[in-house]
Amino acid sequence: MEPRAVKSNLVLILDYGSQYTHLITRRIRSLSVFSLCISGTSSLKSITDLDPTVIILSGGPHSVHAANAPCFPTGFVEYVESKGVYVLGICYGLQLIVERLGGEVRVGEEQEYGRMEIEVEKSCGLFANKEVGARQVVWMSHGDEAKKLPDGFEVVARSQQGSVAALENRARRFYGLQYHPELMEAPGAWKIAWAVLRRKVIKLTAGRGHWLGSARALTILGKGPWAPAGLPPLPFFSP
Ligand SMILES: NC(=O)CC[C@H](N)C(=O)O
Repeated sequence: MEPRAVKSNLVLILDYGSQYTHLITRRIRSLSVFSLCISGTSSLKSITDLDPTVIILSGGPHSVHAANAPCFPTGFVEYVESKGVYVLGICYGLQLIVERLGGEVRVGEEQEYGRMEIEVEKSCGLFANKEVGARQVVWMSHGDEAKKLPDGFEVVARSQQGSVAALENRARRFYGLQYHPELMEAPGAWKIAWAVLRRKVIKLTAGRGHWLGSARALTILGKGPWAPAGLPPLPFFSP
């Protein structure tokens, strides 16, 4: 047990309603990294109090243009940038990043549901270990898509239909995947998608970040609204 390794490596998942959100939490824990899922509309204080290293914005059924589209709180972007927190948006999460940082999301001409091939356009950042032109089958589930990226962002992969499949702004530590890496049906999708967590973000060496039973994990799980009084904390997922 290395409580210090856990302390600086919380992956916080902001939930926007995807049926796969808790699977993201579980996948991260299976990497021996402490992850916690809270509502995507949580206050800034609830987020900053947890002091995450990485924040994952989940997928969700809404369109970012809908009247009540859920979003991260005011001050979120300033907070993550001032603290150097890495942000990874998945599907709706990617669309939130694009829309709220000055890009444009629109209803896609070709909606993408199910298996889809993507092609790497930039061999860096998310896909640092992949050749340009490398292809990968992934799982998509979206109707909207990123049409114009915010300044400083670049497309790093596209789907076979030409839509943005992955984007990043390495300087600002924002990353986005239009597909669902937490669904492992597509061979290899998981591995390449989490490269950012494994190699660049968490930087845990094998076994040293194991969070099970750590003081920080137990304190957080025991005190939050996710652990109702009288009930044991969230079940621990074993790898
Ligand atoms: N899976 C998702 O997160 C979907 C995002 C959005 N609702 C869309 O259809 O594009």
